[in-house]
Amino acid sequence: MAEPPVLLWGSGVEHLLTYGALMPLLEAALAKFSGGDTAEVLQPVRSSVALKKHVGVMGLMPAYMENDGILSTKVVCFYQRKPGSTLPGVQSTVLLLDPEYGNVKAVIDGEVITSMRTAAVSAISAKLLMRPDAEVLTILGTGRQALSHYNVFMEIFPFKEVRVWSRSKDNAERFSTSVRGPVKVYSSAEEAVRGADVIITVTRCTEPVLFGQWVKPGAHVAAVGACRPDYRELDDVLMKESVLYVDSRAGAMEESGDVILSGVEVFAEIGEVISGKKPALREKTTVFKSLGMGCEDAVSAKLMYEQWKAERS
Ligand SMILES: NC(=O)C1=CN([C@@H]2O[C@H](COP(=O)(O)OP(=O)(O)OC[C@H]3O[C@@H](n4cnc5c(N)ncnc54)[C@H](O)[C@@H]3O)[C@@H](O)[C@H]2O)C=CC1
Ligand SMILES: O=C(O)C1=NCCCC1
Repeated sequence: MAEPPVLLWGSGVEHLLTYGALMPLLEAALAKFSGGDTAEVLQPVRSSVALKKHVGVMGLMPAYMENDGILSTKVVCFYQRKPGSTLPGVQSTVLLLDPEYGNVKAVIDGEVITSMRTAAVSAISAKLLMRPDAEVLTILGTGRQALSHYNVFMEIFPFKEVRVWSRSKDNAERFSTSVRGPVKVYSSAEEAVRGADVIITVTRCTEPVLFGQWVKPGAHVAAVGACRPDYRELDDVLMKESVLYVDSRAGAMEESGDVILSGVEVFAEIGEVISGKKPALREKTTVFKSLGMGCEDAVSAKLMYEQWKAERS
């Protein structure tokens, strides 16, 4: 019988991941995914089960990286809104398995992995696609992803100004006092966005919150919410005036309302830019539509598990 899996859960595991260690692994995983060699990454599009009664979705996200010896799957439930609940709107668990025998090595709280790997992938998109002289960062939304995005963007880029908008100004004020650096709180999304060089959308909205008319030509948008075929965060004007990058073409065509309903063609996967197969058109207005991928969870889970083992030896 295999050893029982370890349980890596809660705030005690946060220190096991750092952006410095995670980002190169994610860059490599994105390039491998887009390279199309299934021995590098074998990953179907997320399979989704609608939880209609609860206005939510359960997604299953397996990935096998044969050459790296990583096998994992994430179960993630995400909800449009849960009035009165103090639980997060996105809850997930990652199982890390031994590909040789199929036993589970670790059961990992997906909160830290999902927050950090999503933000890190957005930061990779910005590193490749924003203008080198970018000064102003705007974040629309002030939840968990907003915080992880703030943290990694502040860690690696020298923005001179950070702006934040939320539907509730109180939430935006709370966000601004919870982070270390200065943040300008806006009560209008339009005012927060006008003149910004990089815009991150991390909301649970189902209708557009970001409009092309507001966006400065040449800006970079990392669009993280609206991960259902009928949800929107961005309007058609923005989608049509931008060059569109995605994490996965197949995922975008199946899951992204912004891509499907605008009818815009994907220019490249971000992994194709990393490997040099497609150009980074920094001078254009660019949108990176993120949906999240199993291979991102896989490399994060392996890193977390190895850090945990190293601490014990
Ligand atoms: N692309 C990816 O890999 C991932 C995407 N997500 C998505 O990112 C989004 C944010 O996730 P979390 O930060 O964990 O959620 P959260 O619940 O912690 O924060 C959501 C934010 O959206 C705001 N919001 C909710 N409804 C809105 C509306 N109608 N208009 C404007 N703002 C609204 C809330 O006030 C809050 O600031 C969600 O849509 C989630 O499904 C989450 C994880 C990974
Ligand atoms: O973990 C991910 O990947 C998610 N993608 C879409 C929305 C919720 C979580």
